[in-house]
Amino acid sequence: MSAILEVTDVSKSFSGHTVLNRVNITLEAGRVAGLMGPNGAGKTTLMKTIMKIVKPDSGSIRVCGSNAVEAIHRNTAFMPDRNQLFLWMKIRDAIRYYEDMFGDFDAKRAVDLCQILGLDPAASIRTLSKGTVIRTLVMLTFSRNARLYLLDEPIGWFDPLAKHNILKTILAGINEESTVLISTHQVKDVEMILDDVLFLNYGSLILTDTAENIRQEHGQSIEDRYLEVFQNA
Ligand SMILES: Nc1ncnc2c1ncn2[C@@H]1O[C@H](COP(=O)(O)OP(=O)(O)OP(=O)(O)O)[C@@H](O)[C@H]1O
Repeated sequence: MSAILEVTDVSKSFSGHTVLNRVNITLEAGRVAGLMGPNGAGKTTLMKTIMKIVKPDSGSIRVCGSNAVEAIHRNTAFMPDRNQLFLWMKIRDAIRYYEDMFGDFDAKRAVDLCQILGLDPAASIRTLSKGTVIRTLVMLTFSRNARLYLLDEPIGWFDPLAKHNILKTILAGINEESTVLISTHQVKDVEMILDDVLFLNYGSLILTDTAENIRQEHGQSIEDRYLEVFQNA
């Protein structure tokens, strides 16, 4: 069986400034991977490149074995780091919109996730706080039965209980046929749900490892490993 996500030798520059430098990632099914690195490391650019929103200068992206944009969008539920929902909608309109857009959308799961994440379907998107917008995006993303979930900083804005509920949603959403790639600065918060760890620095992957290996071989938490690797980078 092929990997869910294959990023092969992907490079991208903006105006001569290298933002992604020969990035290689392979994620198998059933994994939760954390993409971590300082501000400006290239995390969002990498996610947009996977979604083909940004065109790489070189290299290739495959999701479930295909590099076709239609197949990538069909198989991938992408949660961007900012609100891309229409402000005039209520949350329930956004649910209907996603249901129309994506054949894999599960409206029943959307209702359940609204409850878990404390969302009122009658609330107007325009009036939502930043944190509630992100919770809405998490709800919409995980209401899809996608093979790959790409989440760009899904827990940065939250209080501990909301973080807990979001992480619970992520874990409940994954099965042996799907994979999650989370970009985040909240290393400590996500460490318990990660199988794979990717450290990105100035566009280069400077560490790719399993969470288990970091704990067992290095005897470190992911946060301690992050501090050590980036202090010496
Ligand atoms: N469309 C663009 N045009 C020019 N430069 C860009 C563009 N998009 C991103 N960049 C630059 O690419 C670099 C990486 O940005 P990116 O948003 O991918 O980083 P990030 O790791 O997600 O950062 P953060 O953690 O702050 O969200 C930055 O220097 C940014 O200014």
